[in-house]
Amino acid sequence: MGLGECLKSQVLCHVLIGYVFLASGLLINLLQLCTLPVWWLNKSLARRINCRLGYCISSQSVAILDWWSGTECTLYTDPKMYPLYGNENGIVVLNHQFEIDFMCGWSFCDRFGVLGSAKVLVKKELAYVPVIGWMWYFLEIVFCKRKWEEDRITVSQSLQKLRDYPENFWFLLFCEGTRFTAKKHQISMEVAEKKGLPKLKHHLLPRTKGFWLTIQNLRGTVAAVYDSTLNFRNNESPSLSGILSGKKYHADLYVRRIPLESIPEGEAECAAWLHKLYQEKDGFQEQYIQTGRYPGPIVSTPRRLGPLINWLCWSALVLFPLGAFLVSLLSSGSTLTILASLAFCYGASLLLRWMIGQTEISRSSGYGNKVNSSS
Ligand SMILES: CC/C=C\C/C=C\C/C=C\C/C=C\C/C=C\C/C=C\CCC(=O)SCCNC(=O)CCNC(=O)[C@H](O)C(C)(C)COP(=O)(O)OP(=O)(O)OC[C@H]1O[C@@H](n2cnc3c(N)ncnc32)[C@H](O)[C@@H]1OP(=O)(O)O
Ligand SMILES: CCCCCCCCCCCCCCCC(=O)OC[C@@H](O)COP(=O)(O)O
Repeated sequence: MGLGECLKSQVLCHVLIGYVFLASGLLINLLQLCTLPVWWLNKSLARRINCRLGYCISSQSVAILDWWSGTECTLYTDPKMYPLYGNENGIVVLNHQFEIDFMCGWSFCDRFGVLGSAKVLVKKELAYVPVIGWMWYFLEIVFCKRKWEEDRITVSQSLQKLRDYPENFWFLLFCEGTRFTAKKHQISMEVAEKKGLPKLKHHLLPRTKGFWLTIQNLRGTVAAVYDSTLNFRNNESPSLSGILSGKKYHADLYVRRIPLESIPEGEAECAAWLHKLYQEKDGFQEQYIQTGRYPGPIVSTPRRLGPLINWLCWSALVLFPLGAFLVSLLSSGSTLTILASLAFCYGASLLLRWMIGQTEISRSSGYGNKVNSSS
């Protein structure tokens, strides 16, 4: 093990990374709160400022992925489509099988200059996660309860608000609605059988209503659907803990650009279209497992320096006061202050542990563990 690898596996490094993320993230959340008056004066300016502030948070996780762990993200796509990526609004449809898929998604957003404005249809539970969940309020992320009766109104309203968004954005949709587990797969395939749909081997049966609603509300605003299929080399199961320990993974992403005009408007037709798309995605995934490649050429999208510089700047900003505080704490010698500080650190580490737990599939929700119906 080299010096770098040894350093990356040290708990102290993870504690410091966690501290930088929490301290800078909460500070940025506070700055986002301060932009509230700007919303009333100049909505477009407020949105642009929040894109930059959001970038300061999400690019930290990109820095950890791209620079700390050195994970490589390879893009398979049609080179003719490449110039469009980042220069138009897109709906990204991604498989939901890996604990760090959102980090890889963010990394690609950064490479195409849309990280600050990236959007997602996200479960409401994540809105309460400090730093990231709070940041999402100001970025106008669309929350859902995964209860169609409520979501059909609220999701629709949130999507409508994106129609005059001042920056190009990608709207990420995990149509499977939850992360892949053997049990959820088995149940969703029972649903597929009842609906007379072909079985999928590598995906859960997609939930079609959210996709239809998104297409309906963003038609005229979004140019295309980016059908994206992600996998990792060597059958790896990447985790955030692995990334923090400096483990390097190899992500491969296959992206097809599908013009929005080619997607049917009616609900039933749109649902059938999405089911067919997932059957194709299943084929791509099978091909990847058999051959280690997706169809189509590889297009070079190098990691960018922006996330690293941002991370180093925020680290310097919050680590210096920490150092100064520790020196004054130790020189003061007050047992009570030292104990209070230790208790505070313990609380912060529990919070961080809980946040990391949100990414773990072993702690995933019960959604999809039984058949539910919507009217
Ligand atoms: C060039 C590079 C390109 C790309 C780069 C890649 C990506 C970068 C892009 C952006 C990055 C941005 C941000 C990333 C950051 C962080 C994101 C992190 C994660 C958050 C993600 C989540 O939270 S996922 C969970 C939330 N999202 C969803 O659920 C979306 C999908 N769901 C839906 O659309 C649903 O329809 C719904 C939520 C709108 C409503 O759900 P509900 O359950 O109430 O209703 P449904 O209608 O879906 O359910 C009933 C129907 O489903 C059938 N059914 C019942 N049981 C099952 C079952 N077990 N499995 C499958 N289907 C089932 C039932 O029969 C009903 O059928 P109908 O025929 O009546 O529809
Ligand atoms: C910079 C490193 C510092 C470390 C701290 C990072 C903390 C990350 C905070 C949590 C971010 C939450 C994103 C989780 C994304 C996710 O994958 O959610 C799962 C949902 O789709 C589906 O949920 P489920 O039904 O439970 O499968």
